[in-house]
Amino acid sequence: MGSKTEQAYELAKERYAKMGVDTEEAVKKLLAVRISFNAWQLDDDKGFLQVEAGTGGGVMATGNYPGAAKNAEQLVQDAGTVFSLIPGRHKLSVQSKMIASAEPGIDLDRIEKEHYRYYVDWAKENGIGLDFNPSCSGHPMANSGFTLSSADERVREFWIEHFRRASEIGEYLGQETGIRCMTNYWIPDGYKDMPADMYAPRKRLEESLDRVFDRKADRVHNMDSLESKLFGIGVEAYTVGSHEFYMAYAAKHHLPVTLDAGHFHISEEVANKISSLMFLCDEILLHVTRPMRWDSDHVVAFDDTTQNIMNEIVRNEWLDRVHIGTDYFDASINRVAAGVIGLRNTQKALLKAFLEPTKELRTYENEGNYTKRLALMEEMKTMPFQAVWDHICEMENVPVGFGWFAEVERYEKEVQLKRQ
Ligand SMILES: C[C@H](O)[C@H](O)[C@@H](O)C(=O)CO
Ligand SMILES: [Mn+2]
Repeated sequence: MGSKTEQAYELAKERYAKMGVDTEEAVKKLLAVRISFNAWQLDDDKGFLQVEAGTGGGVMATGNYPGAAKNAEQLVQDAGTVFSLIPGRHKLSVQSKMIASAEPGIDLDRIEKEHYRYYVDWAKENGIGLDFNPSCSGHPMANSGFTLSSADERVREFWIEHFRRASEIGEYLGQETGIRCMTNYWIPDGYKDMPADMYAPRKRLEESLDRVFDRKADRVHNMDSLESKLFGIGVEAYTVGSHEFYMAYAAKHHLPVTLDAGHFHISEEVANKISSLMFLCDEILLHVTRPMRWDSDHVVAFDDTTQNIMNEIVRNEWLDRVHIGTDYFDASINRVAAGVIGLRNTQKALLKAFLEPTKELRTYENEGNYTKRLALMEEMKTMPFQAVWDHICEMENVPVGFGWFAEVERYEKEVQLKRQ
């Protein structure tokens, strides 16, 4: 007789089989998905540049829990711990300001591939993929609230140079690791109060992006993606890079857009946007996060919003076109624990989506039998999904259930709390 986990799994497997669901298939499918973990959960979105910090950017990690990563070595040590506590193989999404060989005076318009080699070596050693994004927040050249769409040519040129280099670095990360990189572009630009001209900044943004993307891109190793936002801190009235702006730009240039679950009006569901965007984009990137009342970037929960997103991807078999990344940063709790909680929840939602009898649900829907559709959807919610999840954790040699938390406590005591 196997372990208790295995016994529970065998029972669950039988129950799911009766509903027409093959749990073995679901397990295989889950383990094939690489989720991209946003490394800025580990350093409070500060980065390691040795240049003066700025105030611009419209995003902020709040809280002062001890133990944040202060350099690239600490960052990968923390990321490695997060990955050791979740099943599967994943990706780490690194920002340009997390420059690994931080030298005084090297600013974002001077970054080189070599500055990120440390991450490449670590990723290769650990079978991890890397994603990338240029960083605008917290930089003095973003203090005016504008970057690529600034009216000041000097500011624009600085960011164009940075974004061009970021795209090249993305290609380098993808080429070196052998796992295609997604390079995500988000800019904070906008006005606190009602502008008199909404068009001019968008025109400048278009021109700047054209300059960023005018070189021949290597789309085998890197794919650039554009992230919109409704508003940010200090940018309440108008954001230059709105959803419509990037949808139009992405369609024209055959680029993916990034859907951040916190970047829309709170009543809008990202899950509901995916199928429409599929008519426009070959691929999209997701920033899975938990917006509490606004773009608060709370740790991903195992909630309906996340579940709906995963259901939508799985039901349509879009895992090769929809790339799943997280985007949250909470500095009020242990940062490694935050990584584990958010990633495990993302995976749990994905697994639950794989355990759905989608074909039956769609048959009932097409027959107009909405009663049976609702009845089955609700029934599936309390199926023994956790037994399948525990089975995966045991199979993958990662702690089953809450067992992972003791590991984080040990790590906090032995590593994080000893940091200066
Ligand atoms: C650091 C990222 O670029 C940032 O979180 C962005 O993705 C975002 O969502 C800003 O609100
Ligand atoms: Mn985001």
